[in-house]
Amino acid sequence: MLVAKTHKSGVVTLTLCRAAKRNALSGALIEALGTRLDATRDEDMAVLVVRGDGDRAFASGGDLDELSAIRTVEAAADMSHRFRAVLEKLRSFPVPVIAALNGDAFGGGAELAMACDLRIAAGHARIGFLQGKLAISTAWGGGPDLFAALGISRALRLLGRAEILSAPCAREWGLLDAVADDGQPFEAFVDAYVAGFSERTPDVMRAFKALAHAARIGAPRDAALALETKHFARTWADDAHWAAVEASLGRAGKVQE
Ligand SMILES: CC[C@H](C(=O)O)C(=O)SCCNC(=O)CCNC(=O)[C@H](O)C(C)(C)COP(=O)(O)OP(=O)(O)OC[C@H]1O[C@@H](n2cnc3c(N)ncnc32)[C@H](O)[C@@H]1OP(=O)(O)O
Repeated sequence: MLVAKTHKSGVVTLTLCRAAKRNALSGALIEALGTRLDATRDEDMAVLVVRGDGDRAFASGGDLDELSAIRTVEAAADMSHRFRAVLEKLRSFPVPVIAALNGDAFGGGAELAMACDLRIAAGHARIGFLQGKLAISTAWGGGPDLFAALGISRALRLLGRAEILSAPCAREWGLLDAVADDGQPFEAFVDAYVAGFSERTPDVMRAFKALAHAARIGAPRDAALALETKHFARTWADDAHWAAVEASLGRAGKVQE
């Protein structure tokens, strides 16, 4: 249901495996994601990648069959809290999380993508907050994420019109950071994009993610500055910094010769 792969490059990939159901987010799948995030958060990695299995959908949202059993306000609120708690684990995961949209991200699947820090996509992927079509609003934190990402007007347009954006359009709007070229194998596209991050040390990526999370939650500036100094001082004193300086000076030495 959920497959985790640790790559030598310091990248961990989690794959949602319910392709036959377009990776619909059942309670069991969401729970498996939460358990895996808890188990993985202290591992040495530069970035975490989340993707869907197959080439049709990243995640087609909550599992409509399963969710149809939820009928009361209280039960709906409970589900909202339980599922959102797992997406909060992505939002607060200690290193940057990249959503690799292998296909459509609809409804809760779009909310899952927004809970990640960056989003990249296959050229055929689409993203749509379809909740309004089902006469419901967003449930798992994706609404506030969308308003923060796009601003009031565009977010309200996507939600109110239940508009589906193509990958190129989503990139133009700033919802996606990169889109695979026509004919480019998706795995090669993801590997090339992630490689730029995996050259950094896990500590440096934890520092950058701490600042990103502080920004996402609107932390007061003095708290963010204190966080920055705490992480900077730790990375500055780390051996990795001095090894990099020596390598750089060594290169500079060659340049001076
Ligand atoms: C709290 C609610 C939650 C939220 O708002 O946070 C939500 O996400 S509500 C759900 C919002 N999502 C949708 O409305 C998308 C529904 N699915 C589709 O539009 C299509 O399935 C699509 C475009 C993702 C893929 O279309 P395609 O033609 O490639 O496949 P099929 O439609 O034939 O689907 C194949 C198979 O998967 C089952 N399926 C797909 N999505 C879901 C889903 N969200 N929940 C449960 N099952 C889903 C579909 O029923 C088919 O099953 P089969 O047994 O083969 O008939």
